[in-house]
Amino acid sequence: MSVLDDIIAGVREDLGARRAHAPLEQVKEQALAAAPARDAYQALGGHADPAQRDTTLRVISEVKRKSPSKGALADIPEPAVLAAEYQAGGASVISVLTEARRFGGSLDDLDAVRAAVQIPVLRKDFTVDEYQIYEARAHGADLVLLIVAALDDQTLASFLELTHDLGMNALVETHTEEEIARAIAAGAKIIGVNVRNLKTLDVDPATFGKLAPLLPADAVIVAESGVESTVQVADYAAAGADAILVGEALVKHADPRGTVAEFIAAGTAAKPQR
Ligand SMILES: O=P(O)(O)OC[C@@H](O)[C@@H](O)c1c[nH]c2ccccc12
Repeated sequence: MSVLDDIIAGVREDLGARRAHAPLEQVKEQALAAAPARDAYQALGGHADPAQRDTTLRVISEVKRKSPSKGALADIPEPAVLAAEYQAGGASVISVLTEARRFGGSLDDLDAVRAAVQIPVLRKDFTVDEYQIYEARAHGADLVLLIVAALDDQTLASFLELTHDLGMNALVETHTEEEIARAIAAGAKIIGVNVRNLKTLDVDPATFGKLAPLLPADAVIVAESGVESTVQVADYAAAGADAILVGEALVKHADPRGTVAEFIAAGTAAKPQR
């Protein structure tokens, strides 16, 4: 069993427990009653006319306590405080891991962050059931994560449609040329390239530069994982990233606010000018 399969098995088990507590119909009602979702595509600089885009590098800052590859990263007793720091540093979106077993996250973290910031919030989980998409909306998320490697074409397209019907956006995560083609065919507008190999969990930032040219001009392109310094941020920006998704480097830094601001400045300076 791959790491991804293993994580998803745990996610399904935890989901079963929540569903027994709150049936889908109830969560649907809560999702429809929630305050409208914020437009993350726009917040990340997306524009239907690519010529209208600016050249600011956006940062998606992640609340991440631990990971399968690195183990414990940071305690984060108050996710709301960290998220407010990210926002003050200029982050465009906050990503909140809600997977419990491997990443130490929860829907409580999502609630706390949602209440603390005005910018869009991404519910970062392994989405394998429509229940999780309604649940994300019910908890005020504006974006969900859809990992192409975990979904067949039909499921990916239907989850994307449901996400859009609920007024949200999806960050559609890819790792390979083939997954990028599938993301585009499904209608993804925010496409992430995760440079972490799902089988070995190794990070290879060079993957981004190889895959970025395959992405459409009207999509928002997100480089995910492996940002340790402004040098890497500049590399991703120069290679075509519109945004970067950063976890570890921010949660471990004593000054997350200043680090977000530094990453934005370094990335924006390196982005190709029009
Ligand atoms: O901590 P890093 O190396 O900055 O990585 C952040 C992010 O890319 C990573 O957390 C991530 C990318 N895709 C995921 C899917 C599930 C869980 C986590 C992830």
